[in-house]
Amino acid sequence: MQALIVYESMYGNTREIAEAIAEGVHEAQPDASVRCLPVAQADLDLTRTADLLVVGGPTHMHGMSSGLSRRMAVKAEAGKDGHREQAHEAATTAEGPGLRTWFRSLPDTEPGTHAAAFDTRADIKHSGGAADGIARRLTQHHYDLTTEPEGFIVEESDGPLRAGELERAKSWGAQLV
Ligand SMILES: Cc1cc2nc3c(=O)[nH]c(=O)nc-3n(C[C@H](O)[C@H](O)[C@H](O)COP(=O)(O)O)c2cc1C
Repeated sequence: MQALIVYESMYGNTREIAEAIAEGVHEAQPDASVRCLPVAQADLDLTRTADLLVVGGPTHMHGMSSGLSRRMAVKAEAGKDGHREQAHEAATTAEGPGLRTWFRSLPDTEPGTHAAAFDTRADIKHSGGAADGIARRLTQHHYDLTTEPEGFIVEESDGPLRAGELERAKSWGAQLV
């Protein structure tokens, strides 16, 4: 079994969730090959061999990130005291493709390939979520969603993740296989 987890992350929170999901998949299925990659490194050829594709990103403006929201995310972090790492990750992510671009070149899959979508989002009224848009795109490429899209909560826009979310992500990953 080959599992591929692809994520987009400006400040590192979605990356941490993706890594926890990968850990959960690995623990549930120790003989599986599990790869967890940022979208810029998620070569589309790797998707062809995956039996399970899990895709996640940050919620921006109620949905998936866009070129504009990614630039806003970089700007919001630049120059904040003590946030050098987040600012660096945001700038690096913004240089590469976002999930919207990546999905445009994703090949359709063979019927029966499993997939799941997740996002990170704030605990605010009308937060929206990127996971629904991700799930829709997976379905358009003929992936079979094994579970409902899931959101994981950040306390502030640039994190940290809410206590317990990494453990929840690990369990969510484990039930995908
Ligand atoms: C430009 C921008 C727009 C955002 N819009 C929303 C939003 O509509 N709803 C929400 O819940 N969170 C919103 N957020 C907060 C993000 O969801 C949060 O930054 C993200 O989950 C952090 O993940 P990351 O560290 O992987 O980038 C926004 C953040 C940015 C930078």
